[in-house]
Amino acid sequence: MLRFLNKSNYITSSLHKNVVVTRNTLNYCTSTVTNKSSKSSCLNSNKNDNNNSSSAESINIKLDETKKLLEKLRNETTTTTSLNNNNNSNDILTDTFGRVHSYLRISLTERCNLRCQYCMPEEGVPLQPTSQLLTNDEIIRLSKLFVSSGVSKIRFTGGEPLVRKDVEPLIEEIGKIKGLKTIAMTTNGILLNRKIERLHNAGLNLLNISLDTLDTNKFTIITRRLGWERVMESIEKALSLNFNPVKINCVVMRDLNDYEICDFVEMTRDKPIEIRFIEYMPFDGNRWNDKKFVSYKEMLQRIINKFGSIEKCVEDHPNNTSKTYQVPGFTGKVGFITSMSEHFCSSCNRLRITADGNLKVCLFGNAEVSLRDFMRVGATDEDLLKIINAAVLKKKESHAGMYEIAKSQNRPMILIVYLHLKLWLKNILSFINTICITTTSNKRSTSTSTSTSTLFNNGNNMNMFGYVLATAAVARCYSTKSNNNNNNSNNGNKEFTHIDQVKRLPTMVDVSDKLVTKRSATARAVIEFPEFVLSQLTGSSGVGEVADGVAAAVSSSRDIQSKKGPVFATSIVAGTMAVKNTSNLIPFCHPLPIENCKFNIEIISKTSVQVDCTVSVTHKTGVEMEALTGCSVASLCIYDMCKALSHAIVIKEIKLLSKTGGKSDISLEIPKEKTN
Ligand SMILES: Nc1nc2c(ncn2[C@@H]2O[C@H](COP(=O)(O)OP(=O)(O)OP(=O)(O)O)[C@@H](O)[C@H]2O)c(=O)[nH]1
Ligand SMILES: C[S@@+](CC[C@H](N)C(=O)[O-])C[C@H]1O[C@@H](n2cnc3c(N)ncnc32)[C@H](O)[C@@H]1O
Ligand code: SF4
Ligand code: SF4
Repeated sequence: MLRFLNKSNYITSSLHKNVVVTRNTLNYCTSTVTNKSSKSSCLNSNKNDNNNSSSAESINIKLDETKKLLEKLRNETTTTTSLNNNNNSNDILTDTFGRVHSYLRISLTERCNLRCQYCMPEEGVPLQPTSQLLTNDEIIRLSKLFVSSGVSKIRFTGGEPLVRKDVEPLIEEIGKIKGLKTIAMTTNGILLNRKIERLHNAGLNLLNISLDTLDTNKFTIITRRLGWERVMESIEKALSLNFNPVKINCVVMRDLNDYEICDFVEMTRDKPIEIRFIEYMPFDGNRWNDKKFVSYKEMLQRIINKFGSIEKCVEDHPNNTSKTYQVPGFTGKVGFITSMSEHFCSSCNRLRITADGNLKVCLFGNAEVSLRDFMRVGATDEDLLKIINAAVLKKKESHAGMYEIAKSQNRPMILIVYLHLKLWLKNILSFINTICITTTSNKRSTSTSTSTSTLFNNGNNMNMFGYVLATAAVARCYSTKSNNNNNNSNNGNKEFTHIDQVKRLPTMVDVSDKLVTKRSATARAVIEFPEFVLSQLTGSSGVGEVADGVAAAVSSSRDIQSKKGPVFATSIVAGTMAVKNTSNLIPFCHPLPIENCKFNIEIISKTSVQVDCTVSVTHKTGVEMEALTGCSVASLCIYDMCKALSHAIVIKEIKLLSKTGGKSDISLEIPKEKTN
């Protein structure tokens, strides 16, 4: 789902050569979307207007206005377009520059199951209610209409077209349209493997699969989701079904995947794959900047450097977005989509329909007309053709000035630690209860491991938090000495200090007779990262810089930044909140007036971060649970801040390092020196 910057001033103004444009009804219907509050009923609907009660009302008003426009349109005897003089139905899709539009792209949905950095913000985009999207019947009707006007190729795209539930029956109907030669789809490949056979049988005969990296971990960074293996399986499946070529779209971004260009080209050695390198384009929110941009000329040079030579294919169709090449002797091809450095507007043959039914005559233009609204107020095919023709006649000659497009905005997410803690607390209390009761049988290891594996299998953050704190809660059940039991819990004693020995029910340890002393405890967690994640977070970009970047971070102990903000600083806030909340989280912890709480978070190697938490209090009971809880939550927060880059981040260990001020002091481990 491309959300390119809508800047009206970057489209070159062009004189319409054959048509005198006056402001009549048709012209009004297809006018440029410059003001969302415009009264025009056929203009693009406000995408954010999707879930309030007034939206139904505003949709009705829009439809009423569309109805009036339609009546007005029908009453007008002459229009400014040449449609009435056209005997040839193909002319309906011919613009004022003589470009014949035979290629229609239809977006099937605004939804997507990936969040590619260059395309979508991490949180997704505001979605319209399904009722505002085109139904299958409407898509089929429009497809037939466009095919009868000269369209011979329809490409389905999105969002991710395959997340649309009724995509297979739709393609089956589209496959029956006479005169439609090519049914194409652009997909991210995640769901393709299981749908491809039915789609193929329905007549889908051209497939473009997007894949920006051959590295599974990098895939997670770029798309912010898992799934690289599934895409690869889909590519194999498409090849086995003899899609020829299978086109692979790869958006090239400097320092992210540009060093993989030659690996992609290598895939074309024996397979009928056409790898198409796309110049990275700006859109609102994708952090485009010209430093990330790699021109097709540079890509070409890199390929020549590696493979010796590459030849231009002669059969390039003028309407192609792609300039096609081939390494001599290789089966597949290499294409370059040069939207940025060399636009291909002079031979443009494409129109597009958005998922909510707006006709867009140019990818970069902001003029849209809602065919959906006209259909929904009873427009006939003839009415629709008039409207489509008027829109086509308003198409500009080209887009231009891409380099002038403003840099994107980057709005980091606001982190509300307190809210998180409240949610976590609600979720965890019942689980902790279960764990503590389960462990009252003397089979501690069996029962806890069963429960924790269930949690991990669930695999969400909430449960991970549950796991960490539940583990801490189990530690609590075994750690503090019972009032009526002088055995040290480290010596294999099987009596549980938090279980009433007579009634066998959970109970708090009575500390009323204990002496107030100054106590402190230090706990530690170690978090293991995939190497590329830390290198990315420390700002070292190229592979060769990994060690340097991390070394710099180690030596300066500086914070690291993720998309959500400063990772360590945020985690310290989270950990401190957790320390203060320990007695609310761990059932038998006494509330304590914490006097000090310090965190030390450091990158200790290319792949690991160490979190130390020291807590002090002057009271009757110790603060080891507070220190452990602080470490746990700070670690979880680090995971949360970085998980967009990888889900392979592991909170490796959480343990007590030292404890002072009680009956006996414990020092389990002397903190290690930093290592590289
Ligand atoms: N300038 C411009 N670029 C486009 C347009 N349509 C697609 N592209 C670019 O082409 C890339 C690949 O698009 P695809 O969905 O694979 O479609 P395609 O290139 O038309 O595919 P083929 O039909 O195989 O030529 C997109 O990511 C855009 O960068 C368009 O109308 N205008
Ligand atoms: C928007 S996607 C929709 C179809 C499908 N979800 C997919 O990813 O293939 C269509 C194509 O646009 C490309 N694209 C998205 N954002 C882009 C950008 N900023 N610059 C260049 N191409 C982009 C994607 O790589 C993909 O090949
Ligand atoms: S797969 Fe990626 S490029 Fe395609 S719509 Fe989703 S986020 Fe955009
Ligand atoms: S930018 Fe507009 S005119 Fe140029 S090729 Fe794309 S759709 Fe056609």
